Amino acid sequence: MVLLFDVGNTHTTVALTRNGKEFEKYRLSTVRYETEDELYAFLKSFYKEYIENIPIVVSSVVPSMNVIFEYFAEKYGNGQVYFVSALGYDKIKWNVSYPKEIGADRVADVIAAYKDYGENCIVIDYGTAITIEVIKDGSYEGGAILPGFAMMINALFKGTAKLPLVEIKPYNGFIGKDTESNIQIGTINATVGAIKYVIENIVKEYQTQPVIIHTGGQSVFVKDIVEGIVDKDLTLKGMYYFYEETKNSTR
Ligand SMILES: Nc1ncnc2c1ncn2[C@@H]1O[C@H](COP(=O)(O)OP(=O)(O)O)[C@@H](O)[C@H]1O
Ligand SMILES: CC(C)(COP(=O)(O)O)[C@@H](O)C(=O)NCCC(=O)O
Ligand SMILES: [K+]
Repeated sequence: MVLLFDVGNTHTTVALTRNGKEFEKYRLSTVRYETEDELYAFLKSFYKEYIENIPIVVSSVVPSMNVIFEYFAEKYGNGQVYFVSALGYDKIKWNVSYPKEIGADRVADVIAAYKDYGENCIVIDYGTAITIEVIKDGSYEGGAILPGFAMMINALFKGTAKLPLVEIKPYNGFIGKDTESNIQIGTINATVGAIKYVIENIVKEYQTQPVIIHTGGQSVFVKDIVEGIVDKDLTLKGMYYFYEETKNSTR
């Protein structure tokens, strides 16, 4: 058994797994816990089964949270904590300027895409930010970062006097007749258009048609309007693959 913690800027997804395929998942707001004891209390309210004295794997893009998991591993785990990073995984070529700076969630997405979908994939992860990963001939070639849907809606709300916060929902059309639909077109529909534009130009670099995979909490809003596979557990699977690879090599 292993406990996975996917720490994003909005949510922390915690998952208990024994095989890296089935996950007992719960979603916590990342700002809701500040200590290992608070985190443990949350987990004990969710999980009925024994979660103590097992290794933990952390994919964190919020560095200030990382120390919590060190303490958690010491006090409640078996002392082993694996932090996902590109430098810790040498089965993939990280063909970018600074592999160290790639977000851990992106590293996990790339590992899982490569292992589960092959050498030519494009991954889109819809979260606080939207990330695009390019895997070509088994090498990670880099990608792109866009503002997430909620961030776009929030930016219009915070940056103006009159625009409201609207529901994250693509509008069924491209000419809005009221403020809400105008905002939805300009944030959700337009962002999907931007992603399609970027992917269209990335695909030109490939000799073979890449597999397109969508993941992340907000992939739920686009699954009916983009082609490709939706794999909500991609990041968690990548974290488990990272753990499997690392536990055999270092410790
Ligand atoms: N069960 C859920 N409860 C609340 N929000 C959810 C749920 N499932 C998906 N979401 C969406 O997921 C978003 C967070 O996506 P996520 O990929 O976890 O972000 P990040 O990794 O950047 O923290 C939320 O803002 C919400 O729109
Ligand atoms: C782009 C991200 C903020 C996405 O994080 P999330 O939306 O999951 O909170 C994260 O992957 C990150 O902090 N990356 C570091 C910079 C980089 O990947 O180049
Ligand atoms: K993410």
